[in-house]
Amino acid sequence: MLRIPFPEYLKEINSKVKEFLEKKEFKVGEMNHVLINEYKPGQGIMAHTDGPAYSPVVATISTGGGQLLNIRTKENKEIIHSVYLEPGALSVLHGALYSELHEIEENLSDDISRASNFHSLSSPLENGNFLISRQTRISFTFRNVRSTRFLPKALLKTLNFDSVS
Ligand SMILES: O=C(O)CCC(=O)C(=O)O
Ligand SMILES: [Fe+2]
Repeated sequence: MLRIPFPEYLKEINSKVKEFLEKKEFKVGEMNHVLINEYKPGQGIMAHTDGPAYSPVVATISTGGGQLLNIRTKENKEIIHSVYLEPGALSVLHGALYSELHEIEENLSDDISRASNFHSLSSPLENGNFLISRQTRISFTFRNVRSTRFLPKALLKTLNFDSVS
């Protein structure tokens, strides 16, 4: 992977993620890769694992709307855990959560009563029921890529990057 510096706003989010992971004593290198996903209402991501490249930890910040993330077993695809990723939340996949499958269903709303973090959510209930309509969610998933290379300084300058981080 070729390295280009994160823009300032990502550096700021990344340092907060780093601070949290260090406090929780996750054994992970520098989060030097970020994937930004946008989900419109009705969109999701099929059940998958992030594979060995980013093991053992990925950390995701949610912004915009919320979405329910399911963890399914690889063995029989049964849902063993659901967590509502609300705006502002940091979610961390590690251990069994990393190695099993995760998915976001293609729904227009989420039933947050299914969420294991239901009692600690700050999202208000709509009309007193547990279905929360989706709004566009943008997620920032931070990962550690072990093998990276810097671009030559001259090229970074041409591309308008002043420093490498
Ligand atoms: O957007 C999310 O919260 C999950 C994204 C994800 O699982 C992925 O990009 O591999
Ligand atoms: Fe993923």
